Amino acid sequence: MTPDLMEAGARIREEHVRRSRSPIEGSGGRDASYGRVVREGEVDLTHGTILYLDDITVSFDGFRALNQLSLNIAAGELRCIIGPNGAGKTTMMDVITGKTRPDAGRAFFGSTIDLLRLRESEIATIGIGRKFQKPTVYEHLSVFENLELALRADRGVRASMLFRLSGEQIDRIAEILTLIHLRDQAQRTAGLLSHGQKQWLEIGMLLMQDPKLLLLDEPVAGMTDEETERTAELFLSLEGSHSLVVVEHDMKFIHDLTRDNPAKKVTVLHEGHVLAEGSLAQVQANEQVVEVYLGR
Ligand SMILES: Nc1ncnc2c1ncn2[C@@H]1O[C@H](COP(=O)(O)OP(=O)(O)OP(=O)(O)O)[C@@H](O)[C@H]1O
Repeated sequence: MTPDLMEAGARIREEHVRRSRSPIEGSGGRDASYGRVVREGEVDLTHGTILYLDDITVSFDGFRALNQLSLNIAAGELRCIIGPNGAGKTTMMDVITGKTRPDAGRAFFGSTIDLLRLRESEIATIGIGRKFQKPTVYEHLSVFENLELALRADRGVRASMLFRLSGEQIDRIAEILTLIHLRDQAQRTAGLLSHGQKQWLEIGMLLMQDPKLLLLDEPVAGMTDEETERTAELFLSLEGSHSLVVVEHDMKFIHDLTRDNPAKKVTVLHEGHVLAEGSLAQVQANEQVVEVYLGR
């Protein structure tokens, strides 16, 4: 990586941070396509909603893992989801990504894309990126190569072999390296990174695909306090230009993610449905939430 590239990455990041700090208009971020004319193949955000789950029920042998779950995520929103073990958080992500088919309900990406009509492999290509709890990076490749590979992921074998990075793509990798705090580690073998750095690298690989919606399952589990704080900064810098659904048990992290806007919504899941939704202060003061989750 040349110093020019590094500078370009730093410039792009400044622009990213500047844009993400600009006030959110209406229910969608300024960069979240709200109010724009929708082109073919683009997710339709004209109603300001990126994810709409309505009355979703999932049963496993008669047990309702999701029980008439309804959830709306606005374009550009960062939504934290908390709840006790077994509340249905992972099952909800599985429904959104097509891994699990609900028995009943509706699920839309934007206003027009019916997620229940798409296969899991199709959903992976329409702008929904999912990060599982355990990092899955290519340990023997460098950080840069991991990001490069993420660019090739949606190409066929032959196209992938002929693939050469364009200047624009190199700039994009530089931008992501800066965002995920790995600019100085670009040539390092991924296997040598700390657990937190591997998590960031995997998030960077997702970002290479430029997803509109990011689903993040316990992203700071196992991270140091400093890594956790940096992860909160990273997510806050993505808010507005991306929509994020963050499932987490770490309440300090939830606090960090909502500190910039005390009205930011937090959703509490319990027994497969929404037990409470509101600002962090509101859900923390909710007696039922304290009883089933926070007070334990
Ligand atoms: N494939 C399955 N077969 C049977 N039961 C399942 C299956 N998947 C999930 N469940 C059950 O559904 C309920 C919800 O599970 P889920 O993993 O979605 O909860 P969660 O909120 O993600 O929990 P955690 O915080 O522990 O990850 C649990 O009681 C779980 O045992």
